[in-house]
Amino acid sequence: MSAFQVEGGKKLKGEITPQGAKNEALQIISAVLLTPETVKVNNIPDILDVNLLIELLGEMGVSIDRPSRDTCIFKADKVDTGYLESEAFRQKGGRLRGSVMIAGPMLARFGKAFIPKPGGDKIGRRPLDTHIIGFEKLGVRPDYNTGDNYFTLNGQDMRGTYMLLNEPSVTGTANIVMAASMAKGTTTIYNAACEPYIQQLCLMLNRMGARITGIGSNLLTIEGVTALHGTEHRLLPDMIEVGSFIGLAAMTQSAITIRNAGLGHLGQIPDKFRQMGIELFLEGDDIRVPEQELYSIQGNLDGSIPTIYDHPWPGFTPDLLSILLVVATQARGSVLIHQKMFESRLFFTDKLMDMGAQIILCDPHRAAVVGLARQRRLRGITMSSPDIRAGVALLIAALSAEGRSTIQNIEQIDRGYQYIDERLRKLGADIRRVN
Ligand SMILES: CC(=O)N[C@H]1[C@@H](OP(=O)(O)OP(=O)(O)OC[C@H]2O[C@@H](n3ccc(=O)[nH]c3=O)[C@H](O)[C@@H]2O)O[C@H](CO)[C@@H](O)[C@@H]1O
Ligand SMILES: C=C(OP(=O)(O)O)C(=O)O
Repeated sequence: MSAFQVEGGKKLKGEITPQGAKNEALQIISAVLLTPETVKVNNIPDILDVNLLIELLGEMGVSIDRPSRDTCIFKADKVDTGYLESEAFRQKGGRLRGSVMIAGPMLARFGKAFIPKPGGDKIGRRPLDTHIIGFEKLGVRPDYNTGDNYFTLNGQDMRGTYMLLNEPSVTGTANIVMAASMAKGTTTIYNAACEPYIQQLCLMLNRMGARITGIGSNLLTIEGVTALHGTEHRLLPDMIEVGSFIGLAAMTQSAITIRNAGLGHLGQIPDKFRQMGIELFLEGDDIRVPEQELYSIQGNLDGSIPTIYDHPWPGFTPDLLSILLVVATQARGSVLIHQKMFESRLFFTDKLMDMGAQIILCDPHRAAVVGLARQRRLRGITMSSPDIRAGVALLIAALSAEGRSTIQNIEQIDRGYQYIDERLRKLGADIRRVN
């Protein structure tokens, strides 16, 4: 297993461009299964999870031409549906969350799908109820094999209907929209997820011939069509990387410009970092974070300690709470971080406490952070990355800390951040990948 060795305490400087969005890539690449025609996808991040999904499609018989690392041309004209019943699919599909979204397109096109117990971050229970109940409403018959935790889905005659989702699941909405795109009649999904990546998926499907309205809202209407066609699609900049780089600049007291940040699609992200007291300048499509000695958390209007919590879009994404938390450790002031969606995403705070941060883990969902206001630096330690975002939060802490840190299990970070060590070195970071 590889590790990062970091000599902390260096100010960084320069420009960095976010990769294409990981979580959009997983939806868009799954959607290429909806058509036998050619689909070209640009701005693909070269990261473990996305490469694994591309490999899975290849093993299903999809022809894939990758003229450069960030561009793929897919053609799903010969799909081996039998592959999905194989042990190889169970193993590989089980290694990433994104593989669940193969089900929607397979149902739409072939009337049959399989979902292995999905992988992804071990950050708490991640039920698939919304996906399965949505499919059932379309007329799909699910069969659950408790032995190996495997769903078989039969949906030869899917029909559109009205459904109110129990929660606005992101991958659940993507799956149901893709299945409904070729069901007979009209499907209405209320309480749909509406984040930018779902919007991007719906826009791409419409370019392929789907009829989806309500894009950007939580009420989607999908008129089923009989076939979808080829298209070209460009992925948005990864908003979680953008937020991670803002946090990195603040913690390391560095001047960093984030180029082509996709400012129209960041929702509350810039404002939440501003609430931590971080200065940001939005210039064209860039974010400039100036070198800042100290930042002060803004209290509530009545002066009380603020709570920052996650919420489905247009609320604040849970994927950036770990980054905000690490930033808070060196702020002036205090904040309560409330991770509502996932129940095991805050346990990495014990590593930050070992580094000298002042945090009270109140329960699995809430951590109170008392900022050190730069009175004391964090100190480098050896630690292991439990999930993608905690991994990057620990990396940011290590880059700001005094002395050497070693971060193990960096496969977690590599799942979501492209060539991160190389890109950080270009900003002046002292980081080495060791085996
Ligand atoms: C591959 C991918 O795209 N992964 C993202 C996707 O995962 P994913 O689609 O798996 O996440 P879901 O939206 O289904 O839900 C995430 C978790 O939050 C809970 N939940 C969800 C909605 C809600 O209103 N209340 C609630 O408690 C769910 O029960 C689940 O435990 O969306 C998550 C939520 O933005 C992100 O963290 C993941 O990075
Ligand atoms: C939780 C995440 O990813 P996944 O859903 O792929 O585990 C994430 O991207 O922060």
